[in-house]
Amino acid sequence: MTNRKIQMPREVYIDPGIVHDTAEICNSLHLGNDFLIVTGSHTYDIGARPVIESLEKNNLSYDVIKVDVASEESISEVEELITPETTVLGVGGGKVIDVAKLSSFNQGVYFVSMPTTASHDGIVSPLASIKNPNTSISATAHSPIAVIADSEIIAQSPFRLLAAGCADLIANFTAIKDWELAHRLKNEAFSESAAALSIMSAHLITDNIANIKPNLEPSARIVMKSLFSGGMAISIAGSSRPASGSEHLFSHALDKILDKPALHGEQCGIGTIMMMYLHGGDWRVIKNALESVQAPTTAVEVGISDEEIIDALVMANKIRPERYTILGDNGVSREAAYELAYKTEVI
Ligand SMILES: NC(=O)C1=CN([C@@H]2O[C@H](COP(=O)(O)OP(=O)(O)OC[C@H]3O[C@@H](n4cnc5c(N)ncnc54)[C@H](OP(=O)(O)O)[C@@H]3O)[C@@H](O)[C@H]2O)C=CC1
Ligand SMILES: O=C(CO)COP(=O)(O)O
Ligand SMILES: [Zn+2]
Repeated sequence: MTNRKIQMPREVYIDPGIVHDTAEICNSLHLGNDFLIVTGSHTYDIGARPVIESLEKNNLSYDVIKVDVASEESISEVEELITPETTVLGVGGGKVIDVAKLSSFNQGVYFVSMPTTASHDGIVSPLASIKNPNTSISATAHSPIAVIADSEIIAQSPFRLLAAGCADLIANFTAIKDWELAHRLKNEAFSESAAALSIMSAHLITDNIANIKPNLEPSARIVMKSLFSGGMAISIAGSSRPASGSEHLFSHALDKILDKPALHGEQCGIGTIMMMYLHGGDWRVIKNALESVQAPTTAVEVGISDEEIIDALVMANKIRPERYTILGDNGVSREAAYELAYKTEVI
């Protein structure tokens, strides 16, 4: 654990149409009159427009910036628009929320998380993952002062994104196994409550799989609530340990290898199948759960070659050497990586 302070959002809304109440919510939190909307090119119309309407109706002033990538350059561009009076509204997917979170943290101003989809568990957490040449793993920033999740917008988002969010939560099963292992072998600090919350969040998905369907508001609500509790587990731990183990190391390795990676949650889900096999657990249960939410379970489904899968498996233990996992200090050999991916039907 890197941080003993537990950060939580002050208010969390997961409701259909709640985006239209953005100004009222911000006023009730005394967030002032000056807003910066950070959004993306697809999410501008879907998410930012209703936010703008709400701010205009209430005579609140705003600026808008669109970001295409979660990079240090994007962070700098956003920071240039922030004054001490600004509240940053991050309206979009994971990269937009990360850029809004980190730029507001760097400038010491409030941040409101407004997801337009439910694709990963950074929506509520204090961590941000920004791509730079050396690392793409998360760093501590700050929790949103509020989360305003419009479950109707999320329900209408491409189902592939929701399935990726489910897969990012299913990854908690191996992340916790890795954390327990590091606790036993390396005496790493372990939080029972964070681990329990993380596993419960993954179970909220696997226990409700039959109810997670495209274009349904109650389905979006289940995924969003699970991401919320998964994010709380991260807040309690003060690090991504409860949600990121060997399966995430595999995904981070793919991010480095591939010009066009698949979605974060998709890569983590495929990694979870293989890491569960290494842990000696029932990898077929993971595979079946992913298939049930229509998340990919094979390399071919996400356009990744067999070689790239093996390269990522071999590279994974070097991504974050301080985070001990089932990959051990030395990782897997090329031959073992091939066997692992083959036996688990990933390649
Ligand atoms: N902070 C943390 O702890 C974590 C951070 N992450 C990070 O989050 C990112 C992954 O997030 P993810 O959401 O998967 O990817 P992106 O943010 O890249 O979003 C994927 C695509 O979905 C689009 N989109 C979002 N909402 C909608 C919608 N309602 N309708 C149509 N399209 C939509 C986005 O549009 P647009 O082009 O407008 O952005 C984008 O093109 C990575 O950068 C990853 O590192 C992942 C896990 C945890
Ligand atoms: O994706 C995450 C949790 O789901 C964050 O994990 P990392 O710390 O590995 O970036
Ligand atoms: Zn993740």
